[in-house]
Amino acid sequence: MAAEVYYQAIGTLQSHSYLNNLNHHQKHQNNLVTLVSRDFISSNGLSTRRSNCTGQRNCSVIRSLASQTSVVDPVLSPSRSNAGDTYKKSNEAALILIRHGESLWNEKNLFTGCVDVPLSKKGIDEAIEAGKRISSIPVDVIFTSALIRAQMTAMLAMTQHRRGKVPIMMHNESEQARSWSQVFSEDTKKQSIPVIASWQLNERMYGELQGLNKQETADRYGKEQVHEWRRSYDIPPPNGESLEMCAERAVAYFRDQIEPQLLSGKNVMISAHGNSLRSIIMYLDKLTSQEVISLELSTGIPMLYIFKEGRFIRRGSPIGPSEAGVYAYTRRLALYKQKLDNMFQ
Ligand SMILES: O=C(O)[C@H](O)COP(=O)(O)O
Repeated sequence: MAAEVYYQAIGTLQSHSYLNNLNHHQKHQNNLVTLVSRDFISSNGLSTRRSNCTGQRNCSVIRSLASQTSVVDPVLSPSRSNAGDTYKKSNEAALILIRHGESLWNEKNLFTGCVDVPLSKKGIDEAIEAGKRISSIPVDVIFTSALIRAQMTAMLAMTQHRRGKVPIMMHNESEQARSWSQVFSEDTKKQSIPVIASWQLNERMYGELQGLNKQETADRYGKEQVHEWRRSYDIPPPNGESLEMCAERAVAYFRDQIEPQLLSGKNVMISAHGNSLRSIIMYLDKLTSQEVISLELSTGIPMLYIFKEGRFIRRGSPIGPSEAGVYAYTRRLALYKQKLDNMFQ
């Protein structure tokens, strides 16, 4: 089996085993620099089909809410000194992906899938740590799955964000939910970040494995069979979803609902699951069905992509919670962080 490629904090990104596993293209993408020149961005990354929002209510609501929350943001308003590089003029956007922190069933080594279990104490700590790592990266809109472990991770991570905006779960499931959850202050809206929960980002449904212990299952069905169910692209667990089936909903949602936000310059965070994110990363990194077998995501480790001119460039994950850590910054992200530094000096 091909050596496993792990997406983890930059601290391990540079570990010998990790870089050995990346092909030349991915290594190049993972060059960790404090500032990345525009030509670096334009000469890397992957072309992806531009997708138009399907015009669904959710999409228009997302677009209007996301635009409201970042219409006038003191951190982001163009500054006289570097008008040429102001945040608002760039058509670059940050995309943060976070697999939820450890759940209580991860802790018990049980297959979870779409069973809605909360984070463990360790998972709560992981979510907070993830928040520290992304605390200086702009977030204008958050997407989570409909499952509590992903939503807890997003909310806990945002408690660490230096901008101090308040993430608000959007309720669009009915006319009443929408009208009863309205915010009537424009200022308050500008200090909020819409959080959209969608079942399409849920973990793959693990069928008859849900609730079973992973080790006992391997003992019963054989290690190879369980690995095939867990990591292959098109082989589903008994009465469950294959990764391919999960991708059909998760990647479709990403292209229809999330890419339009990135195209409009909104910075997005997605808090989801090991497999729904594997399917999205497969799309972003253009992995083959063979390469995706060895793709593993750690719980609670944020990954950063830069979206620019319709292309996604993986920037690894910010290392460590401290400002001294090396961030895979672009010029625009460095400017945003500088403005936060100035705001809170
Ligand atoms: O659903 C689960 O059990 C976990 O979230 C992911 O499980 P996996 O690592 O077996 O895909």
